[in-house]
Amino acid sequence: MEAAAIRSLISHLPSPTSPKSSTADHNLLLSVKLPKPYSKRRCNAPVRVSLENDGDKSKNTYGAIELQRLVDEYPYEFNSKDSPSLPRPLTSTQLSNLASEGSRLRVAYQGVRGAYSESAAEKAYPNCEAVPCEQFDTAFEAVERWLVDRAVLPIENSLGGSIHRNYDLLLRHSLHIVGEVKLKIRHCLLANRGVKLEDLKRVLSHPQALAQCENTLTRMGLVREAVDDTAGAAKLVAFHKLKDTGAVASTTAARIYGLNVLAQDIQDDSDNVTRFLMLAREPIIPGTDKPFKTSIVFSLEEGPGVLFKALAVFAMRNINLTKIESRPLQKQALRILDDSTNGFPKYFPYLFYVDFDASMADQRAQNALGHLKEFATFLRVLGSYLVDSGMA
Ligand SMILES: O=C(O)C(=O)C[C@]1(C(=O)O)C=C[C@@H](O)C=C1
Repeated sequence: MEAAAIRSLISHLPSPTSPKSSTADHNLLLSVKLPKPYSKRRCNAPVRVSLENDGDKSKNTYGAIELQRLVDEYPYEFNSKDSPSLPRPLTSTQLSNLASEGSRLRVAYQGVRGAYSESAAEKAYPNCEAVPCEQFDTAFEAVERWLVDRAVLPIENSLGGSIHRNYDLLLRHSLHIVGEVKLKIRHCLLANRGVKLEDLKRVLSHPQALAQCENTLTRMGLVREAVDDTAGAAKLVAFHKLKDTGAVASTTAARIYGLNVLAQDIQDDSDNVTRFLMLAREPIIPGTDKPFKTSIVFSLEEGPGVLFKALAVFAMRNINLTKIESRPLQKQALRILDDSTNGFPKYFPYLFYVDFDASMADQRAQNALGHLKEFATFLRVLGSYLVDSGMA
């Protein structure tokens, strides 16, 4: 299927972002390992970068690095292989070649070194340069501003369910889903050397990780406290040499931060899998030769049986749905949906995120979406990508 044909189905396809066209420009904080020329000339990698130069040169030896200036000075390095003026969609073949040829793609993930998301990024793009970001939003922005090439972010877990924040961010940003990667999550209870299980009163971790170990932690009588990511929890426990506090994280985090593993496989079910999305500025051109999946988001007018009718467009074409998620439409998103918001009810309008087992190159998928578009108040294709049927 031609790219033009795919685009015609994507009614709200945002225009490609170029490095010079960035708009919002505050507080993008991320840790970036700068490419070689910068690390040699300017500072030791990894560094912490603030786009907002508050003028306080004393903050580090080099002052706050203005990333935008670097982008302007060295567009080639920041733009990777894609031409900024002529962005071309990546094909699925190109994507797998990039990985197998070992190109050093820069891939943003949320968390610090040792987070599960870092492992997911490395699984998705072997030999990539994994770039830690403080928040999910930062990872989205880093791709949009051409600071990195891709982002790999968690979207759902087999025990804890959906990661709602990332569903909301998918709509607010204009990135495309170009792949998925599933990772088996095996949590450990970590503590400083010499600390025993009976010494612990509380445990720190990412809220998803705490939820995945709910029963075990209750049995252990530990008070739970949420932090940004699992590895961040391990780092905190190690850095402050806490004696009464442990962390739920991976064995990798234990190794990096020098913690002991007090208990292994503490998740409530051994089948604990997190699905991550691979995000890029450009969509891939889907094929039909391999199993593809498509993710869409849409909204409907209120009325009896409207959702039933929407789901029927897939059922009548024998298309299998693999996921459905409904999220309340937030006011901020209304701006993104602009002129298509007339049909929205005043309170509790919902967005429906649906994944289905078909490529956008498949005639059945095109017909189903054509049909859905006839009565949906808003419809966007988030991406068509290869199904990850393997497990790490
Ligand atoms: O905190 C981490 O290590 C993460 O990578 C985040 C995260 C998540 O957001 O779900 C990823 C996988 C696990 O499900 C637990 C936490």
